[in-house]
Amino acid sequence: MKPVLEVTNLHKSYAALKVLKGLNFNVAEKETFAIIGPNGAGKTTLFKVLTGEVPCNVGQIKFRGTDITHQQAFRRVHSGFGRTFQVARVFPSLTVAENVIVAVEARLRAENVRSGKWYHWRPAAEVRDEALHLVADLGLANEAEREARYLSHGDKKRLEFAIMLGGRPSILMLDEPTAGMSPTERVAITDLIRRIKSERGVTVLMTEHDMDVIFNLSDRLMVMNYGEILAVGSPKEVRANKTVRDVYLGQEMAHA
Ligand SMILES: Nc1ncnc2c1ncn2[C@@H]1O[C@H](COP(=O)(O)OP(=O)(O)OP(=O)(O)O)[C@@H](O)[C@H]1O
Repeated sequence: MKPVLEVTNLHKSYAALKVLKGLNFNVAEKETFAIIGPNGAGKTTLFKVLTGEVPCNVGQIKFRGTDITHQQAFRRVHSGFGRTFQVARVFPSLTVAENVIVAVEARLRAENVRSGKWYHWRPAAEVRDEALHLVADLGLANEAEREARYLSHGDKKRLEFAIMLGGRPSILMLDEPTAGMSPTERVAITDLIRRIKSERGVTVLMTEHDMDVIFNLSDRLMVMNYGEILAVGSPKEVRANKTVRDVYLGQEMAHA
């Protein structure tokens, strides 16, 4: 089966600082692929290059066989990318339901299913139904009419997931989905990602610092250090990799 993502010779510099130094890797259909590494390794930069938020200097990114290296971020969303951020991005003064309605509307608009309805604030019933269904599915039914600014950290993350799913993505790009969460919230978000993946058959690409979350969810891991790839493999393979243990994971992996 063809890979979902094919990354070839990817370089990215900020002025004189070389942050990504010629990365080559593939992500397979329906796998959960985690990018790990110490602070400053270049994980977030790689994420931004893959999602189109910042351009690379050299290299190629293919998504389902199509070269998207120079494609703008919103076009990648329309072709199947879903994205969450380290700090959840939601519209704080809209309600939970409205946040998701906006996402569903945006998708439908992009699909040209509806035309010229965008400026009608009262959304069509089917849009609202789909949004409310997502809100309930993400465990936020009781919060549907609350302004997003009042949600807890964990619920904001759930809302961000609902917004993302409103775009019906085929690949989820999750940048540290459990950042800043309590252990209980981490377990809940880990379960949520697993459920979304199994119910929707999506591919997941994520960065994460929490080793429990990583070893729980990942099919394969890619370990980065100073903008290079140290190792790629199953959690078992990576755990057994001596270089990785020496350079990065030693203590953390022994307990994971
Ligand atoms: N916009 C920018 N301008 C200049 N340097 C940057 C910029 N963004 C990141 N860097 C630098 O690039 C390097 C890699 O940063 P990046 O955020 O990609 O690492 P990371 O692996 O995601 O780290 P963390 O785990 O701390 O999030 C760091 O040295 C950082 O200071």
